[in-house]
Amino acid sequence: MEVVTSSTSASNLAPVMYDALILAGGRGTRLAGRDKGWIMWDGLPLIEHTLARLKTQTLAPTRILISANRNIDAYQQTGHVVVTDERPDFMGPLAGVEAGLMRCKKNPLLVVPCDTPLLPENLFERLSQALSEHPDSPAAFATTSDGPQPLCCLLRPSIAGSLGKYLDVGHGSVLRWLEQSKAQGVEFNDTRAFSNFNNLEMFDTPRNPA
Ligand SMILES: Nc1nc2c(ncn2[C@@H]2O[C@H](COP(=O)(O)OP(=O)(O)OP(=O)(O)O)[C@@H](O)[C@H]2O)c(=O)[nH]1
Repeated sequence: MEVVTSSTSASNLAPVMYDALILAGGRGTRLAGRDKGWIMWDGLPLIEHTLARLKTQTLAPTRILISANRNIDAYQQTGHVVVTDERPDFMGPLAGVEAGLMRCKKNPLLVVPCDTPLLPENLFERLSQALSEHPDSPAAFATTSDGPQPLCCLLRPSIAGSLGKYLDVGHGSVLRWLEQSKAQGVEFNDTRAFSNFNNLEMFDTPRNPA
């Protein structure tokens, strides 16, 4: 079942159609091979935190897709479309992005990982603004003082062809692909909003540290 959420939640912002893709298809090697989306933090599995951050964007997505390669039934129970990788053997996040882009040929696609449960609520708004200011650019991605956050990016559907070619020759670096595509970096000043829950210690951190 596809769930369509409101295309805007802020009355002073014009409605914008876009889709969102949550990447939850990794091996989770640093977490003993567990499916990261279902690890609990602050009372909810990570996938539910990420869904909530998307639904409370200043402009909410029209449709949310989940990229997963395990526990497909459980992800479908969230009420969102689940997309599996077309390429075998966990080729990396870009394989999930490729599969998502195949399902999103019309609207821009906001990509986020499932392990950043504190994402900023103006993520889409800021990335979208950058794309409006750079009509020739096919993508925009977040950066912070900690460095680039290439898995938090907004892609125009036209970028799909270049991604297929990039993966066909065995490349995997998300940042290199975005840079060679002339994507725009957009600076966010809240580094904690991009905290990456990819090791066990992170799951011990409180939502509101003292
Ligand atoms: N669809 C898909 N998503 C992936 C794949 N590999 C990683 N991801 C996702 O990309 C994001 C960043 O992944 P990483 O932390 O680099 O990899 P991981 O598999 O989650 O964890 P590690 O194995 O510990 O590196 C996460 O949201 C992953 O779920 C893949 O092969 N396919």
